[in-house]
Amino acid sequence: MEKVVVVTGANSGIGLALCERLLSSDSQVRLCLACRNMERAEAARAALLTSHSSARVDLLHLDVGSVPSVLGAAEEVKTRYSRIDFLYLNAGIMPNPTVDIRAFFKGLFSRNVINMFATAEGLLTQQDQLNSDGLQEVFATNLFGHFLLIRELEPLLCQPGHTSRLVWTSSSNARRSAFSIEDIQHRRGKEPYSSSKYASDMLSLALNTHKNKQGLFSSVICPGLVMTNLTYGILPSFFWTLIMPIMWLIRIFTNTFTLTPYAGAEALHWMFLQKPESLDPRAKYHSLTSGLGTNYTEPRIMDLDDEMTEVFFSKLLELERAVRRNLSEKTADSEHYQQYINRT
Ligand SMILES: NC(=O)C1=CN([C@@H]2O[C@H](COP(=O)(O)OP(=O)(O)OC[C@H]3O[C@@H](n4cnc5c(N)ncnc54)[C@H](OP(=O)(O)O)[C@@H]3O)[C@@H](O)[C@H]2O)C=CC1
Ligand SMILES: CC(C)=CCC[C@@H](C)[C@H]1CC[C@H]2C3=C(CC[C@]12C)[C@@]1(C)CCC(=O)[C@@H](C)[C@@H]1CC3
Repeated sequence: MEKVVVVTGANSGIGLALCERLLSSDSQVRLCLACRNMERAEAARAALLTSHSSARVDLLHLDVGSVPSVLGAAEEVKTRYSRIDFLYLNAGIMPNPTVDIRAFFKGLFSRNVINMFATAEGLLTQQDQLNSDGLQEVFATNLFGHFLLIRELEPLLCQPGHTSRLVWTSSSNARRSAFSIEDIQHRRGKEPYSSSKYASDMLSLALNTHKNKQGLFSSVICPGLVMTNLTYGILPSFFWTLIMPIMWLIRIFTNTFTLTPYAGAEALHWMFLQKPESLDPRAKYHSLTSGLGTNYTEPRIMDLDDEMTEVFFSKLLELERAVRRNLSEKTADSEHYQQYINRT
């Protein structure tokens, strides 16, 4: 039977590598590439069809960082498909990153060096901004847009007698100390990326608590450190070229340096092959690469607090109501405006 797989942020990096791997391993897959830039989406589709000429690859316009776009895309999905088997919540941004060079050299000569390379703890900050919906951009893109998409697609994701799966591309950079339940959008801090990824870990757990009975299962993965547009944006490109041999050397000593999008997509692809009942809702599944270059997936228990997770889930539902209210007021305003224009 055909398996409908929707992937957000599928036009490059880990998302595109996942699509390639899914088509190579299962001829029943019907892919839907959900992307904000249709030119890049077309190019990704063409690349996939070059190696899999008979594959079914659909495109969907989705800017996950924009509420109207998410609502429009969800409507489109509902007209196209009767159910969704897998929804990969993969699109993500890390805008204006800064590496703390002093902390890097300090960490390099400390006992924490392996953890520093695996998680970038204490190394990275970002500068966030408000988007057109009045939300913090990183939160809106990495988390809230995906949450709204799930909420809108519930009729396709929660069907009697059928199991649907959500897979979040989280990160080992997700840290509880970067997240504040009083400031879920991370308006005041300097680590919006870490905060948004920790938020996705919590949301996944909450979705399992609330939706497993309806046949919806959620998991989180970390792809490891992968060289993609996102990571190339962290340092100037000449610097990356310079340190590339060192990165491959580090890969021998730490299994979290997956480096290629193919290896980074390991856990995402592995998820596709697992029965949801066999997965631990409190675990993050890591793509890892051994010193000899073998890719594998390993679960690690996340640092989650049940009470905070539930409060966070209620806050998201509250924010969803506020966002919808705001949107319908705006629509009503523009209708009044249109009526006024028509009268004059
Ligand atoms: N690379 C790494 O080391 C790690 C990456 N991750 C996560 O992996 C995921 C994929 O990133 P990666 O492949 O590395 O980087 P890329 O930049 O290659 O991929 C990110 C994808 O997300 C898309 N995207 C960004 N913003 C939006 C938006 N508003 N609406 C729709 N699509 C959007 C991008 O589209 P466009 O081309 O239009 O920008 C792109 O297709 C992210 O969630 C990232 O946080 C996690 C841990 C490590
Ligand atoms: C000078 C050398 C040899 C390396 C550069 C150091 C950092 C730029 C690099 C070290 C750890 C990396 C890292 C990430 C980005 C680049 C580093 C900070 C991530 C934060 C990228 C995105 C993620 O989600 C994480 C899983 C990565 C963790 C490690």
